Amino acid sequence: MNVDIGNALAAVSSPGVSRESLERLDEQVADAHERIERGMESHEHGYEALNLPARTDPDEIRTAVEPVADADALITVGIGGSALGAATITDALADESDTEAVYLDNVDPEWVSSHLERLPLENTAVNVVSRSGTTAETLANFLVVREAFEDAGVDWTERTIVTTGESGPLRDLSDRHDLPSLKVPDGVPGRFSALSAVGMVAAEICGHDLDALLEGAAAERETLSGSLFDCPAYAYGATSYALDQRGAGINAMVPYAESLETSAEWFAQLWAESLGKDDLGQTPVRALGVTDQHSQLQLYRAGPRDKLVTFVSPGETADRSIPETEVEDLAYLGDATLGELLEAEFEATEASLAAAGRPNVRLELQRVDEYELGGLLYGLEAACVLAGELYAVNTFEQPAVEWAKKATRGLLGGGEFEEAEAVAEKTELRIER
Ligand SMILES: O=P(O)(O)OC[C@H]1O[C@](O)(CO)[C@@H](O)[C@@H]1O
Repeated sequence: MNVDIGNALAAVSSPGVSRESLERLDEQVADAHERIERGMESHEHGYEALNLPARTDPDEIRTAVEPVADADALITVGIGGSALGAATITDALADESDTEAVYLDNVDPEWVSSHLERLPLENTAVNVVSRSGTTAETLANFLVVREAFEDAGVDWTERTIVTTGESGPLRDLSDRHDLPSLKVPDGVPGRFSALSAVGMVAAEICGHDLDALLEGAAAERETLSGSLFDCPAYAYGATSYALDQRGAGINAMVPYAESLETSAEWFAQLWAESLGKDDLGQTPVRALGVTDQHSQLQLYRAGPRDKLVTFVSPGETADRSIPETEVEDLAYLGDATLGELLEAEFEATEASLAAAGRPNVRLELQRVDEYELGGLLYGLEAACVLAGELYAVNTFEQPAVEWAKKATRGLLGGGEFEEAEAVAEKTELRIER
């Protein structure tokens, strides 16, 4: 990915970061890069994620997927990093695939039932993904999916592949039923695992090019250097961090392509769960261009000076002309294509924010294909790792999510959690119509 940080510099934005400040920050980037390189060389937890382009074996994935590779539909049962990386890839490339990819990453009963009632289960593969193998939503949804297959008279063991850790309930279940399975790589947190079996089993079942995904990621890996001025990923991570230090505590991720909408969801987990610690962190907002020019741009341009807007340009895309019109005021559209209109709106919105002193950064893909997606996923992961070094937080853990998990078990009777009951009772103030 290429990065244009020009509209984030103090000359055009407030809060903005000056070129001189970035040059001073570059010394910290050099130190951080050394720590990152050492972490990668020693396969340290978390840093190991940046080794995936060289570590992930696409042939191992292709072999494991073989029994279910011919599916007309794919249900991936997982949540967070066990679903969003895969969904980023298959949603972006959906037009290239004959397989419908569905992600059950919520336990909304009507939504889960609607998918199970309409999918052709006899020709549907099930991809169960959980690093821990204990995530309540994933196990609950898997049990519901398995029952639906049994009710439909379909042998679920012939349609299911599992990706999980070395041990745990899901590994036991996979072994008990002799299911095709892959291992979540050690040392790679879920939100950093898109370029492993976690993200690539779905891509393989949907017929996408795993080698190109990894080649694009490997090319991005080669850009990691000791200076943000030589490394797009570090430029983005350092600029985001520096802007947060100057008041831009919100980062709106705005891809200008429907095919990249899910990538903003994936980015939101990556950024929030990695950097949101010790009362620090930058709040990611999932948005979409051009659509959110008509819903959030007012706030971005005239609201509090607390945001960075990250635009993602999809690069070359197929196009479609806008027909001539008899409506005089709209005649200018008749000479354009939809792609030209989108590009003009993109540039106009960037300029609108810069003109109002609102920092924005452009991430640029050449096009939306496997190679470029691999580079985007890797580049944003590297940007996040660098930002974590600059924030001096533990980028790779997420202890704050455990309280609610324990409370859920307590409230369901799966274990005592008095604190949750106490909080639930105390914090009730119902205003009824
Ligand atoms: O892959 P698992 O272990 O099911 O975890 C799913 C997700 O839940 C989290 O652990 C947070 O609860 C994320 O970090 C992770 O991506």
